Amino acid sequence: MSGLLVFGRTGQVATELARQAPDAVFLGRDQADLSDPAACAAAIRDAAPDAVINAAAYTAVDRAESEPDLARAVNTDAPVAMARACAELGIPFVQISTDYVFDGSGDRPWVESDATGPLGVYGATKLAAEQGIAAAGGTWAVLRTSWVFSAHGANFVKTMMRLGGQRDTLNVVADQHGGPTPAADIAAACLTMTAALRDGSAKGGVYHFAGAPDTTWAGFARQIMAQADLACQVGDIATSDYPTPAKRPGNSRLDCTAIARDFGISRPDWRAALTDVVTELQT
Ligand SMILES: NC(=O)C1=CN([C@@H]2O[C@H](COP(=O)(O)OP(=O)(O)OC[C@H]3O[C@@H](n4cnc5c(N)ncnc54)[C@H](OP(=O)(O)O)[C@@H]3O)[C@@H](O)[C@H]2O)C=CC1
Ligand SMILES: Cc1cn([C@H]2C[C@H](O)[C@@H](COP(=O)(O)OP(=O)(O)O[C@H]3O[C@@H](C)C(=O)[C@@H](O)[C@H]3O)O2)c(=O)[nH]c1=O
Ligand SMILES: [Mg+2]
Repeated sequence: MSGLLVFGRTGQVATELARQAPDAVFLGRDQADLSDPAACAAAIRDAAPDAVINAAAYTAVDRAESEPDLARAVNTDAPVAMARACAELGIPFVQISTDYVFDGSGDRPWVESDATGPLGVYGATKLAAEQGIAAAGGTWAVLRTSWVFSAHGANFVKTMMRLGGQRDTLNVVADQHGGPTPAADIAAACLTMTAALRDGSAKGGVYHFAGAPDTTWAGFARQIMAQADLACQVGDIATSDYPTPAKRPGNSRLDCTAIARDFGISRPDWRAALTDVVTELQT
């Protein structure tokens, strides 16, 4: 896709966007630091693109608890500044958000109109971005996704493969439920949504998108060990047995009906994508 500007270059989704949209312009931290929102808006005006995707974020969930100001600048103020600059230029803006905007209650998959209630700083800063983008007055879409994995960057698959190679057993939380999502499919979804906003065939809004089937972190870990051919036994533990600075939602299931209806995008099977990621990591 030409005329596309992407914030982020080295992250999981940015790397997959670069594979799928090699003609786009990618701004890394050295070209646009999201801790400087005004610089991000200026970068959009300078590049004069015909669409913008933000694939950069402060994603260290636990560290955000002790760095709330930086997390808010990067995750809220910068994307809102981007959305306002896009609104002024009359071009679409696509942002990626998270299951961590929800409080994790119940066991029903969340729909887009459900009440939010973030449990930590990361989720709160991502939610505030959604609200500021919607208020910016332009053409926009927010893709809420969950449990992103790929062969690049830091993610749960790489952590499990590293620990699984070092240990005979590993305890993993089995009471947090959600859908692992391949970064490659998120990149593809962002490009489809950007094109639809650009040609006017969709009007945008908030959309849920996650891999299927829903599982738990322990279930995900067992599938990783099996596919990577690691003998490490995964034991089920409760969230209370794995204390962390940030609280995480017990129910992260995302209902993905709306994105299928409005964009023809269906949930990818994360187990098949995991095969490709494990292969890429092992070769
Ligand atoms: N990872 C996950 O499990 C999930 C992610 N998301 C969302 O998806 C999107 C993409 O996430 P993902 O690809 O996993 O992210 P990664 O953590 O893989 O990458 C984050 C990217 O943001 C960049 N970045 C961080 N801080 C700054 C800064 N101050 N200035 C400029 N760039 C910065 C990083 O650059 P550098 O390499 O220089 O640090 C990196 O390129 C984000 O919006 C995230 O919130 C949603 C649900 C789950
Ligand atoms: C390493 C490890 C983690 N865990 C637990 C902690 C946590 O509940 C779960 C996953 O650990 P992580 O640190 O990968 O989780 P986390 O960084 O919170 O992952 C989240 O990142 C942000 C950016 C998102 O937007 C979310 O969708 C989600 O992907 O597994 C264990 O139970 N045992 C272990 O050995
Ligand atoms: Mg993490």
